[in-house]
Amino acid sequence: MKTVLTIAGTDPTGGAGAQADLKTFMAHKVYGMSIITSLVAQNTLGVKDIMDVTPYFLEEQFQCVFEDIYPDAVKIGMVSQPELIHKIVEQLKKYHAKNIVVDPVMVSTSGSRLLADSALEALKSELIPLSCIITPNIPETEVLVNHTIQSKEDMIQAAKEIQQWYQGAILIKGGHFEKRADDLLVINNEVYWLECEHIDNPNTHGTGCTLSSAIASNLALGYDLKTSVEKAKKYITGALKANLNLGHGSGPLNHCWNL
Ligand SMILES: Nc1ncnc2c1ncn2[C@@H]1O[C@H](COP(=O)(O)OP(=O)(O)O)[C@@H](O)[C@H]1O
Ligand SMILES: Cc1ncc(COP(=O)(O)OP(=O)(O)O)c(N)n1
Repeated sequence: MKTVLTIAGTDPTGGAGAQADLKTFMAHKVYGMSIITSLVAQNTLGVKDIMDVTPYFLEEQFQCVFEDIYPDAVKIGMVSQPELIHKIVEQLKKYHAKNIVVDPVMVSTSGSRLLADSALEALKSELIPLSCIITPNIPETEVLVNHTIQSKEDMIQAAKEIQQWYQGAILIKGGHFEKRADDLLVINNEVYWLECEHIDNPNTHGTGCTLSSAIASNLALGYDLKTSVEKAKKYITGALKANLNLGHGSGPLNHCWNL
């Protein structure tokens, strides 16, 4: 069985973070593992509180995973502090981790900051360069390029700007636009649009976590990068269309719609 690791924060209601990632791994029939960066008290209504682990405890978790069950792919989500990013980078290099997908989580849909301002530089200059693909949403892309994005042309321009300091693939997710959910994929200067109508479902908690985990699962299964992203887009679209309705806010996805 192929193995995939998530390095992420938690969601006790299971919609986002490591819990959503593990469900996604299961739905792809890969063996899922998790290194926890932060305990996050959150639900479908928002984030109440965050408790980060220490760099030392992160290292212990890395040792447990990498010296026992080596992952075929790694997805990285919420890492809020620069010290934790430094430690993750050190450990990924130490263990020669491969197929690294970075979802540069910055703010939850409910509006809570999940990345400290002081961590942005480490994210850009240390963690992102280790990845084969990054998956920012529109607000995250705006932070990465330092200007607003209002159209598909702006998305292409932003990808070009990011390519000046990052040579891996870029998936800019279009889920924050109102009418369409078209994602822009750039691999080796080739531009692809993954098009989708805007699905009328208010329950979108954890879409970004789920999409990046699906990409990592597909990479572990041996698909090339483009195919991995295309398959992941189909998976997230199905999970949204399955119309689960749980919780009192923006609810979680139906991760097992395909089983
Ligand atoms: N209402 C929607 N209809 C169809 N696809 C959506 C919708 N909302 C999000 N998506 C898709 O879900 C994925 C995650 O996108 P997005 O919500 O922008 O990321 P994040 O959760 O990181 O903010 C993307 O593929 C996006 O196009
Ligand atoms: C622990 C944790 N990680 C990431 C997020 C953000 O999830 P995402 O899939 O980007 O989108 P929303 O859940 O904010 O809709 C999170 N909330 N918690």
